[in-house]
Amino acid sequence: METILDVTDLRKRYGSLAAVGGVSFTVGRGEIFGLLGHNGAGKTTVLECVLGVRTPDSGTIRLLGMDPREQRKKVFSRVGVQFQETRFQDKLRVGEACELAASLYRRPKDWRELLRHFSLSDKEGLPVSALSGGERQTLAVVIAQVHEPEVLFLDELTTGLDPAARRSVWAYIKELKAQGVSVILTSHYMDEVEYLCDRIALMRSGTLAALGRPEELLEIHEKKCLEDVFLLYMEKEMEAV
Ligand SMILES: Nc1ncnc2c1ncn2[C@@H]1O[C@H](COP(=O)(O)OP(=O)(O)OP(=O)(O)O)[C@@H](O)[C@H]1O
Repeated sequence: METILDVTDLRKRYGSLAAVGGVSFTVGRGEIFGLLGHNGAGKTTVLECVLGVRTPDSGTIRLLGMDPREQRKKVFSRVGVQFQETRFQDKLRVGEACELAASLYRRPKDWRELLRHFSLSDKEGLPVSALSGGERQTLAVVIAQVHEPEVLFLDELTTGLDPAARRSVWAYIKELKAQGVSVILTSHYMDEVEYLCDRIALMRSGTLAALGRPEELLEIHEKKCLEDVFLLYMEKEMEAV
């Protein structure tokens, strides 16, 4: 499998806090990779470094064969990003926000089709400020992939979504995978992770506590659900699989 992301010994401190203390992993093309961990474990910091929007103290990152800090424009033309609490200009209408995002790219997807897929068509004329939290979150997912990215970063993508909306996003992510898109996501919902992810990295206080396929981790620890594995690792010392 072609490697599309290679992170080696990534380190980042905020003052005296080692937010990321030597993290290494790879992601393959068409893989759904979950970056998990407790609140404050360092997941967002890793993603920000991977995307070149935060400068690591040390370590190497190759995303689609590029250094994301040196080739940010090229990287962003090929990856899609939905960050936690994506901010929109509130007065912008939903359709305008999509049009604006699409106008940045040469061959954007049909965003109206995407809005339909996520049941947002009837909101096209509304200002973004009128959307509910979950609808705004879904709009961020739409906008993240309007340019048909090869790699999609989704940070807590389904937080705030109702069960039907979550299922719809899950189905869409599986479709993207079938098309060869790689997805790197963070989530606190272990059912979601178990359903979606081919492999997961479990972060604990800035380091990787485990790396492997969900079923592999379940088997090794003789657990029935990933939430039990998660809780086990949050209590244990580092243990690579
Ligand atoms: N700009 C910053 N300045 C100082 N400390 C920061 C900064 N950004 C993050 N941190 C700290 O670094 C640690 C890791 O934060 P990060 O946001 O990467 O965690 P996370 O795993 O994404 O957490 P969550 O699941 O709660 O979103 C936390 O202790 C956080 O308080």
